Amino acid sequence: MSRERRGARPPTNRPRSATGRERRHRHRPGAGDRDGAAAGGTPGAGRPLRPGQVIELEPHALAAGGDAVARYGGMAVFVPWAVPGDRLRVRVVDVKPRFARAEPEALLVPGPGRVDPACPLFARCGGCRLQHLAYPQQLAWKRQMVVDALERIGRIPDPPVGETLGMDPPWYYRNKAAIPVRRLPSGRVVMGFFAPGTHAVIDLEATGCAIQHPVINQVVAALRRWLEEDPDGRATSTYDETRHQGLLRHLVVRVGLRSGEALAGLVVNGEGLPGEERLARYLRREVPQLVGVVKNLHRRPGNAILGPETVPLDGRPWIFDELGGLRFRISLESFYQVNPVQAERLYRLALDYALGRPITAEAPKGPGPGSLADEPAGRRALATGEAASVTPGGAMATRAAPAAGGSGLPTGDATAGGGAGFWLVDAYAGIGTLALLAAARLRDGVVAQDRRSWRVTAIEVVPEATEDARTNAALNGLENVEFVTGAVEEVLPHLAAALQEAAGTGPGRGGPDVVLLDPPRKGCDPAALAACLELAPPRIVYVSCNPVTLARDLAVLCDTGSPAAPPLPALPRPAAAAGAAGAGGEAAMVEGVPAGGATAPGAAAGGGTAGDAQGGVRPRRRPRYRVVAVRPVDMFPQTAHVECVALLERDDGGGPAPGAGTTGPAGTATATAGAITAGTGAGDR
Ligand SMILES: C[S@@+](CC[C@H](N)C(=O)[O-])C[C@H]1O[C@@H](n2cnc3c(N)ncnc32)[C@H](O)[C@@H]1O
Repeated sequence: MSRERRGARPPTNRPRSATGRERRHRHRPGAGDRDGAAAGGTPGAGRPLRPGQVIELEPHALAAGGDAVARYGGMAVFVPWAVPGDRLRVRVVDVKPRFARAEPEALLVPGPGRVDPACPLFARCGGCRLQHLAYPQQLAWKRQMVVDALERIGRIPDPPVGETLGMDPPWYYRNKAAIPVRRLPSGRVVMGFFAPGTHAVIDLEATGCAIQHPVINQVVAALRRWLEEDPDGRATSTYDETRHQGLLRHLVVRVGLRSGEALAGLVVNGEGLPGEERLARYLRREVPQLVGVVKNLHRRPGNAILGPETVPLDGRPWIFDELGGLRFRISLESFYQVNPVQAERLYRLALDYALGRPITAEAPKGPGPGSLADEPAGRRALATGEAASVTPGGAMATRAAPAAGGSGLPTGDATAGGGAGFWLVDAYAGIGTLALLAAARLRDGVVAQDRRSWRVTAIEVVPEATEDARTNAALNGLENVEFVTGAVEEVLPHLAAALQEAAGTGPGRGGPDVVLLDPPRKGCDPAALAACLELAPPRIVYVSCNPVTLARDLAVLCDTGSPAAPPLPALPRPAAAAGAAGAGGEAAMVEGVPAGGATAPGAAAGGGTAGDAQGGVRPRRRPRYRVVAVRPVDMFPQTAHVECVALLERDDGGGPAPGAGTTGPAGTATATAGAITAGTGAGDR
């Protein structure tokens, strides 16, 4: 790079040769309106910054979000589009009591990790934040971001964080895009991503996007042609979010990496678009990978991309894709990891943590005695969608013969399964990817021979996703998986309460062996964490796309005393859980979610001490977990985001829950764990 760029543009790689004034300035820091970092000492020491001031900085690190950070006069100054080791001239744009923001004006000396961004739209488009940083440095920084969050927010000293698992090549990976569509007064159509910090759409132009699948770029180009050239297209208004007017809001495209199938969704602020069926056929002709085009009706203002109703226009309203050897049906509304190459590795890692490595030579094939396969009533119930609860042994109780508590939830009655069955709970399950991959491993004999049967319970709040998940279970011939539609913070506390009740009457507590948590960016609700502690599985595997909320939630589970950890609500009383289900009617039971779950006494209590006063039951002493391994996975190369998998084990090694007074699933998963140490794992990491 040779040009100096100004404002929000990233400084170019090649240093601009210093002018006479700059050279003088380097030897006279603080001269005039400028101050320098080059003359040694603390630049700007003792003098406050002010907006408009031009200074020289040398960032030493990247902050969360991808801005570089430098010190100036004891203050942190954040600079976008810079990398550590750069020397830059910047203009201060905002000064707060403890930090300031500055825009780069000129790159004087490039830092060691600086590279030319691949995309000409970089820094104008807000999609990528790190294209100017070499990929190995991106990976190192992402690991550091996780370490920092766990130490500072989670108060976990010296966290066992492995190297970031990178992607090769780290481009064209996104299998989904939601692209705003806007028409300029000239009639030209602009489709792209929002500029950083604004809702101004930066047109993808002819270049397309360097991180999204090429088929998405083709659909964008085809829709643009229609909107600019076809009479119905030209008559189609586009959405103006300030006035909440105009029809076409977004184009959403989803692509199956392995299958090659694509689905396009036209998000409409109204009932439909002019010539919409012709448009759908046109798009499919232009982009043969499209197996379907749908419209999504979204008439409300706001930032949510999708509205509540999706209507097929042409072809089918879902794609199929393959992941980890299984086949998945994916609708427009359902969550599916945006980087399937890395998702496969993420899931393998999560399941290595959860289940240990395959030991197929020793394990029985398929579910053992007492399992679902031996239980025609159970199988029937699953096949018909009839309410059923499955014991940890794999046996099922149908609605006609409800399990203890009658909640329609899994009971935890370990005696009914005819042996110690292995039970994995997948919370925040989406279309069932992790649950089904776990089920396939369990079916193929991952669990040691002393665990004669297995079961998986998947919990997900979006009904369309659960519907996809059920279809996916059938597609892959995986039967012992039950799907519960509901919020984890409602379902898990009731499951814990039902187990408490069962523990009071039966000889075994029979809780899950592993709980998988894979929440959205905001992390887990405190009620979900409280329920996890009550369920006290020997292992918790936490998959997270946000190190900040991961650290906060691990602080709760590991009881680190972090001020970031929220107080935990009390759990519902067992009888209340059962009562809520009983009063809730059949429909709720079919889904396995007690009606009014969250409003059951105690479930929504706010404070850590509120439990008993509100009628909830608090465990006498909650188990504590320790973080055994954390592995960052680069699901989002070129951006400032990182995914993580964390393995937590109970401090007491997985025996009965402390204070529960019952017999726990002793020794469970640890029998098969193999060596799992920080920073290492199975497979290709
Ligand atoms: C990060 S995704 C993970 C999905 C799945 N594990 C996967 O990898 O494909 C989080 C999922 O949690 C669901 N979700 C969000 N909030 C939830 C809640 N409170 N209870 C249950 N599911 C929730 C979302 O719909 C989404 O499917």
